[in-house]
Amino acid sequence: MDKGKMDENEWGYHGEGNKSLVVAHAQRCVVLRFLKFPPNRKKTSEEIFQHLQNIVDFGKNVMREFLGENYVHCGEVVQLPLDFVKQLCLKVQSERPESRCDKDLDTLSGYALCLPNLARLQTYHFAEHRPILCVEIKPKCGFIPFSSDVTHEMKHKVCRYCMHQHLKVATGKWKQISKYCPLDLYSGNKQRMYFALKSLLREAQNNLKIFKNGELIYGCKDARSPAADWSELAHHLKPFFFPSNGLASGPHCTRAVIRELVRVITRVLLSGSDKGRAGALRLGPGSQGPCVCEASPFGKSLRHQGKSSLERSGLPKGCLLYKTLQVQMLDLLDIEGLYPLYRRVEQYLEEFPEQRKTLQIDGPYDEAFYQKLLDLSTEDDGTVAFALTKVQQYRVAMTAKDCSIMIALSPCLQDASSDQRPIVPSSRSRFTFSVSVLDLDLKPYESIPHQYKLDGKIVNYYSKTVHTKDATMMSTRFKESEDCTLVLHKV
Ligand SMILES: O=P(O)(O)O[C@@H]1[C@@H](OP(=O)(O)O)[C@H](OP(=O)(O)O)[C@H](O)[C@H](OP(=O)(O)O)[C@H]1OP(=O)(O)O
Ligand SMILES: Nc1ncnc2c1ncn2[C@@H]1O[C@H](COP(=O)(O)OP(=O)(O)OP(=O)(O)O)[C@@H](O)[C@H]1O
Repeated sequence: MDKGKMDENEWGYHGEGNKSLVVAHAQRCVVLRFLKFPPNRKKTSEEIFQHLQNIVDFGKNVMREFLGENYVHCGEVVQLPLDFVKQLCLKVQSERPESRCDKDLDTLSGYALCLPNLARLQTYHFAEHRPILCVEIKPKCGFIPFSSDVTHEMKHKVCRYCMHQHLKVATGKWKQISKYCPLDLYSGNKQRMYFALKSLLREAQNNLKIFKNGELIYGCKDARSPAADWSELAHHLKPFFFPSNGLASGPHCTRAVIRELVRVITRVLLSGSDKGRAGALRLGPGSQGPCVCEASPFGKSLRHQGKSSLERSGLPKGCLLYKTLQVQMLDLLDIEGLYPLYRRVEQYLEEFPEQRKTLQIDGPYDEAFYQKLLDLSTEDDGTVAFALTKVQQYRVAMTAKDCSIMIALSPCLQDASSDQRPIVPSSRSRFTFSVSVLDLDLKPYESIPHQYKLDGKIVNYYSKTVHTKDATMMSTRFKESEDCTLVLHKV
C-alpha cells in the first residue's frame, strides 16, 4: 500500500463493533481497522500507536500460538495521511448504524491496522474474481463454568449467553430471545450444530453476518432491523449451492438452500489441522461438567423425549472451535473466583504503582507473557504472582469468548486440482474455503470490575424473572393436573 497516495474513494465502509471501525479497499483484499473512542476521551498518538502495536503483538505471540498461524492474521500498524483519514471518516459517517455512533473514529493519530480482508478468500493482496460467500459467527462462551467458586447454582445449569439474552431483550438491545445456544454449536454433535446455526440464521443479532463478494447481505444492525428474510437470503445463495440446476423458487427452495448452507458451515467448522498449542492446554470440566445448557430448546426437547443422557460427540481437536473453547476455558475460576484475585493485584498496585510495567498489565505481550499463561494451577499460595497469572488468563479467556470466526467459501473451478486450499463438498457443488479468527484484542485489565457487576446482574435478572416465571408455570401445571385428577375422581 502506497501510504503517500491514499484516496478515500477507493475505500468503503465495511463494518464496526464497539471498539473499532473497518473500511475495505474496493479492489484489493485489504481492510483498515481504526480504533473508536467516546467523544471526550482524548488519547495521544503515541498511546494509540502503542495500543495498536499491542494488538499485533498479542495476536502474534499469544493467539497465534494457541490457535495456529493459519487462523490468526495479525496485520500491521500503518500510519496514514491525516487528510485521508478525515475524508474517509466523513465519507463513511452516513453508513454507520446509529447505535454505534456513540463513539468516534480516531482521526487524530493517523494510525490504523492494515489486515487481509477476511470476507474475501484469504489471498491478501489480490482480489479473487470468483464469487465469494463469507459467514461470520461470533459464537460467544461455549461452556458452563466448572469452578467451585461459583455461588449461583443457576450458573451451573444455564450458560451465560442464554441468561444474558433475557437481560438484553429487557433492556431493548434485541427484540426477541434467540434459540441459539453456544453449547450446541460447540458440542461437535452435528444435529445440535445444525440447530445452533439455524437459530443464528433466524435471530442473527450480532452473532451472525453473511457477506457476498465482500458486501453484507444478511445480518442485524440493532433491535430496529427488519426481521430475517430467508427467501431473500436463499435467492442470494442459490447460485452457490445449486449452480446449474433449475430448483424452483418458493419455500421448498429456501429450505433446501438454507440446509445446504448449514451443512457446509458445520463441515467447515469441524475441519482443521492440528496446528497451534491450545490442544496442549487440556482444559475443561471433563466428563463431569454439563454439556447441555438447560435453557437451550434443543436440550429441552430432548429431555421431553426422555433422551436425557445426551451424547457428547465432542469436537475434533484440530478444529478452530475446539481450540477457541480451550482458550476460553483459561477462565478457570469464573469471575466470582477471579475477582478477589484482581483485588489482590489492585491492592499491590496501589502500594507499588511503578510495578505495573513489570507485571506486564499493559504489555508487552511477548513470549514471556505467553509462557506465564500456561500455568494452569488453581492452588492459591496467596501471592501476587498467582493472582496476576489468573487475571491475565482470565483476560485472554474473555478475548476468546468475544472473538468472531470468518468462513470464506468460493465455488471450485472446473479444474481445481492446482488449488492448494481445502475443499468442502455440498450436495450439488464444491467450495474452496478458508477459516480465520478476528477481533483478538486482549480485554483490558480495567474491565474486570465491570465483568463482575455484569455477571451478577445477568444471573439475578435471569433467576428473578425467568426462573420465577418457570416456577409459576410449573405450579400452574401442577394445579391443573390436580384439577384433572379431581375430575377423574368425580367421573
Ligand atoms: O460482555 P458481553 O458478553 O456482553 O460482550 C460484549 C459484547 O456484547 P455481546 O454480548 O456480544 O452483544 C459487545 O458487542 P456489541 O458491542 O454488543 O456488539 C462487545 O464485543 C464487548 O467487547 P468490548 O468491550 O467492545 O471489547 C463485549 O464485552 P466483553 O465482555 O467481551 O468485554
Ligand atoms: N480483517 C477483516 N476482514 C474483514 N472484515 C473484518 C475484518 N476485521 C473486522 N471485520 C469486520 O468488521 C466488524 C467489526 O470488527 P471487530 O469485531 O474487530 O470490531 P470491534 O469493535 O473490535 O468488536 P467488538 O464489538 O467485539 O469490540 C467485524 O464484525 C467484521 O465484520
